[in-house]
Amino acid sequence: MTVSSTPAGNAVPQPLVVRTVAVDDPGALLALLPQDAPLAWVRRGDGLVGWGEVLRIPVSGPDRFAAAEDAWHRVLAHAVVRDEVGLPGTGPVAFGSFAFEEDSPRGGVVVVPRVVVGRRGTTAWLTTIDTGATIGPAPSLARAAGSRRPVTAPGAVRYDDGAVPAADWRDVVAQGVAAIRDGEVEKVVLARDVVATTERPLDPRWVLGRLADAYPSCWTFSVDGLLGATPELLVRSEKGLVTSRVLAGTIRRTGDDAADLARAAILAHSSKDLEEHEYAVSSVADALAPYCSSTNVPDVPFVLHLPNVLHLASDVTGVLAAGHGGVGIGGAGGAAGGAGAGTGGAGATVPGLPGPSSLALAAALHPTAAVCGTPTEAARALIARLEGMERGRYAGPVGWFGADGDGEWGIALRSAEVDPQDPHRLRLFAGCGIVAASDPAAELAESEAKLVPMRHALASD
Ligand SMILES: C=C(O[C@@H]1C=C(C(=O)O)C=C[C@H]1O)C(=O)O
Repeated sequence: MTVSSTPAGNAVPQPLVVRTVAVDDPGALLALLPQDAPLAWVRRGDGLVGWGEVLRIPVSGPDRFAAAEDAWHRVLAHAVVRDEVGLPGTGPVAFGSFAFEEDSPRGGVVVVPRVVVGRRGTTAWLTTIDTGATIGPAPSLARAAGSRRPVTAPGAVRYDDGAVPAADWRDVVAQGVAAIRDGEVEKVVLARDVVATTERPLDPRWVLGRLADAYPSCWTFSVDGLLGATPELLVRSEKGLVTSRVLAGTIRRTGDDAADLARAAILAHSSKDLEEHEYAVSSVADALAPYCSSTNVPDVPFVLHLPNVLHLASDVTGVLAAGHGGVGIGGAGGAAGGAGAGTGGAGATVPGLPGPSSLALAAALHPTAAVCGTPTEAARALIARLEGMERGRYAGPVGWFGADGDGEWGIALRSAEVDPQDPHRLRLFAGCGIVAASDPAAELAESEAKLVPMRHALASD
């Protein structure tokens, strides 16, 4: 298998040849994946899975989103595409994952898979992506998938403290509360990690299958060793319509449905949680506004019920301002023109090209107050000072985009990063929004509740 790696900014070695055909129902998408480097973005059975790397684009630094986008544009400018289905997620597709922090050593990556299988309602498709060849006969799913080794359980799992032991993390939260009371920030999101060591080398498919089964309303993802099921959609951009699911304000579930309903009512009226939520919604609405001709921000949040927690949730929508017509930036035969042009990162649009891509919107939105705080820069500085942990790709954008720039990017929550050097070792992450009224012990309990999905996914029972 040829794996091309191109640092952003360099010329792309060979043109991609992309072919999408409709296929019969392929069954569960996640069941098609190989153990090695699976790519996934799946919710309620719909979405995309991919495998094989035809191209890997590593990026880093403050311009990591723009660099990824530019490189993707350059790839598309030379791509030869035959797409017989024409839906979001057909034709050329790239998966991506980006670090939370600008200066993180984990930077970011865009991976173009060799094979993508997608489903949207009753339509399913297969895309094959290759280099240097001409368009051949229609690909078949049986040939593209080949044979698969059975999924293996991780066996016994040991959990150890991460960068900051749980007991000390209460002090971190207390310092966050003190900083808020001192007027340094209004809200800050503080996170912690836990290290899991598995008896057998991790088979990511085990984790993905269990996450998707237990958390069907979340987006189950896998990109470059980052696995999870996030309930929070940073942005979906499709044919000019932009959607973001904002979460902030959380209460743990008890396991008793009647008690949980009462707790949902408490959450919906909790001034502490409503305040936390308001910061997150405003940060998303404010970041989307410059790109949209209209936005819709619900007056009151709804309560999202997950098996482990209840969240205050708001679906913010917007219509992209003129210029976005769903026109391909790559398209068949390399219609893009202007290699290296593009949205140039957050905010900038290029006349004559469609409006901002989903990744440019993700870049503009990141980091929202749901994972950073308010005001953003002060909260960022406070996180760097107090948290004592490298977030890596946790709480960064993870998702996919296509040739027209449309795509979906979640916030990488309820997630774990597999150690690239050791497939027995993972870092699990969880964080909590802290406001003036936060109680450190309650926040620690909340962070434990947010670790439940990954702990569940790693269990072998
Ligand atoms: C930071 C996390 O979750 C975020 C924080 C929330 C909160 O503090 O109420 C709720 C949902 C997410 O926006 C996490 O899961 O790690």
